[in-house]
Amino acid sequence: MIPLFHDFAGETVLVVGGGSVGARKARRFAREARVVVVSPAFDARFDDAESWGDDVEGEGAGVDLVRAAPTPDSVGEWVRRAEPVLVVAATDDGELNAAVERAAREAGALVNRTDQSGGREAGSVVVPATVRDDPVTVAISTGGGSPALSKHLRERLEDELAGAGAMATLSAEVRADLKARGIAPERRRTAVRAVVRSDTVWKALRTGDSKAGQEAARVIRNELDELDAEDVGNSGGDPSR
Ligand SMILES: C[C@@]1(CC(=O)O)c2cc3[nH]c(cc4nc(cc5[nH]c(cc(n2)[C@H]1CCC(=O)O)[C@@](C)(CC(=O)O)[C@@H]5CCC(=O)O)C(CC(=O)O)=C4CCC(=O)O)c(CCC(=O)O)c3CC(=O)O
Ligand SMILES: NC(=O)C1=CN([C@@H]2O[C@H](COP(=O)(O)OP(=O)(O)OC[C@H]3O[C@@H](n4cnc5c(N)ncnc54)[C@H](O)[C@@H]3O)[C@@H](O)[C@H]2O)C=CC1
Repeated sequence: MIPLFHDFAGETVLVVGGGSVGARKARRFAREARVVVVSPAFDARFDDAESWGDDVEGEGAGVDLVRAAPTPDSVGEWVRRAEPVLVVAATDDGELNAAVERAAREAGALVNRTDQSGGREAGSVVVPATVRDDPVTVAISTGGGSPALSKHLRERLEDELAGAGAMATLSAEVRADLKARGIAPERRRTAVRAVVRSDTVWKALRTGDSKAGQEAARVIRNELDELDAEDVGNSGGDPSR
């Protein structure tokens, strides 16, 4: 399986089955997508569904809970009506989940079977464990075989990635600034690499120190000065560069 990051803004995700698993998947996609959950009963985890996605920049499009019990014969109609980009089969009925999968495929939608490992059917996707420090996202999958391991690795990576979101924002600014100053691409690359590798910048970002920007500027000056010194040494060249 090959990981991709998909933008669900403006898209619909249909979740069939309102149990604990349906709730977990619905909540995840509600960050961006409009989520429709169809189920004869809803787990208590749906109690605060109205607020899902509210804490996200740009906000999710909301969750519609539809109380109904589609059958293998009627589920195709539900899929056609919702026009989803992704269908999640999350009921406790394997036959119904299989029918959901067929209907999704016929409608040209992606399908996530929550009751199967592997996901080797055409158009099937697995939902990875995710570490998020916006705008940085890390997704972990075991190819479907060991979700408990995905979860464990996610927990371990959470500490490791502390500050990565702030580093992404800062280094993007640094990059844009160097571009605006007309610094040549290979010099820019060296400077940006030095910033993302700098222990002092990471430390400042992790402790919320407002000096991270100044520290990054210092790293860049050092790096560009070193490049200039090398250029001068190599060519006896133009010290004004
Ligand atoms: C194939 C996949 C399809 C999909 O759902 O997309 C799938 C399938 C199944 N999961 C099962 C069980 C469990 N799933 C979890 C947890 C998570 N499961 C997630 C994803 C995936 N689960 C996809 C593969 C991902 C990969 O490639 O690694 C995570 C990562 C993402 C998410 O769901 O949000 C989320 C952790 C989120 C986090 O915390 O970060 C736990 C752990 C726990 O609960 O503590 C258990 C119990 C322990 C165990 O069984 O391992 C069962 C058996 C059900 C049964 O026995 O009845 C099946 C079906 C089967 O195996 O046949
Ligand atoms: N992928 C994953 O991460 C995990 C998957 N599972 C698997 O996922 C499935 C669901 O697990 P849970 O949510 O814990 O089960 P659950 O029993 O809590 O939920 C099942 C839901 O399906 C609904 N349902 C029943 N008939 C329906 C119909 N005709 N149409 C629509 N919805 C219907 C029920 O009302 C219930 O809300 C199980 O098959 C389980 O083996 C379990 C744990 C983790």
